Amino acid sequence: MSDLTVKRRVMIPVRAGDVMAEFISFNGDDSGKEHIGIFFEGRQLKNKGAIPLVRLHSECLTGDVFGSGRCDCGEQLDEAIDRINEEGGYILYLRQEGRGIGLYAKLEAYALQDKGFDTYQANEMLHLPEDGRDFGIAAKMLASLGVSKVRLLTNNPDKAQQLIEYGIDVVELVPTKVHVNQHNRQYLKTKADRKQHTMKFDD
Ligand SMILES: Nc1nc2c(ncn2[C@@H]2O[C@H](COP(=O)(O)OP(=O)(O)OP(=O)(O)O)[C@@H](O)[C@H]2O)c(=O)[nH]1
Ligand SMILES: [Zn+2]
Repeated sequence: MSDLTVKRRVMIPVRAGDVMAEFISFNGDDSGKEHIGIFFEGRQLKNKGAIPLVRLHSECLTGDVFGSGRCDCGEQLDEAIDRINEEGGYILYLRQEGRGIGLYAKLEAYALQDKGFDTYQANEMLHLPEDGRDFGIAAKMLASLGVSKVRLLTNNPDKAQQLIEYGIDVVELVPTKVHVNQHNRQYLKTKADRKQHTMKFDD
């Protein structure tokens, strides 16, 4: 995959006009996925040399759009908008639905989870990777935006490790909150147990 360049920057008032966000498209990604960068100016980034707060957000139609309780994606996206709008930085909205397996396959995985398999086992039973995400595209998006140092908003160590391997300086890991409910508790615990996500639960 060759390097990316910024194609277009467009201001969009989001949250019913309360938040100004700059949506950024790119040239040069031959996957056709249409990943999007979203820049929030933030009050603090206006101060000299602040390092942007960055969230790599993998698309989740059920969570982001419909507020699904099976995961925490919608709440994490809201949290990211709140914090990055305050501090300044970027959400990279990556079209990696279902950790890269796609929406239909995620629904198949949910059906298996309803029979008792965990989120990673379900993917394996579908002969799909437990987590097929490559964050190289995020590093390229950052490079095209002139961002070489980030404060990364995540509990997922793999995101930071991959960004570092792709040449981005991750100067700080900023944890996201744990948005737990009765439906997603097992999903979140599985991430902590199987993938070393840094999360603290009440119990
Ligand atoms: N295959 C599969 N994907 C899921 C499931 N639940 C959520 N997802 C997907 O997981 C992705 C969400 O991951 P992220 O929000 O990037 O979070 P993360 O990798 O857990 O790491 P954080 O940065 O700590 O939030 C989205 O693409 C969801 O569609 C599931 O049960 N199976
Ligand atoms: Zn989700």
